[in-house]
Amino acid sequence: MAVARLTDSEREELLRRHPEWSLVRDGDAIQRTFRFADFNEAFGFMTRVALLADKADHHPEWSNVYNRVEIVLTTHDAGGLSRRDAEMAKAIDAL
Ligand SMILES: C[C@H](O)[C@H](O)[C@H]1CNC2=NC(N)=NC(=O)C2=N1
Repeated sequence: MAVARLTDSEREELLRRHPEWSLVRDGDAIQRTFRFADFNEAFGFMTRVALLADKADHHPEWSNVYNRVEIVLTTHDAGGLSRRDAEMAKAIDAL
């Protein structure tokens, strides 16, 4: 599905609204690291993100080590950041 990449100013807006996220991969993705009390908390969070992601048909690239979850958002169909990443960051931040 074709989806437009964010312009430079839309990218800046995304970072302004979601200051916990940083640009990675030459500005083609955003990344945030979450830390929890233990694995149980981390995996519970991942379960909630997974449900959101499947509903939105927009899936994170992520990894988990014990209580740490690292999430990278990018839009494969756009070859970079799109509004779908901004929407997913917003939904994840609201959890
Ligand atoms: C066919 C399906 O809608 C697409 O492959 C979706 C699935 N999930 C996706 N997730 C992400 N992160 N980027 C995409 O471009 C994407 N595309």
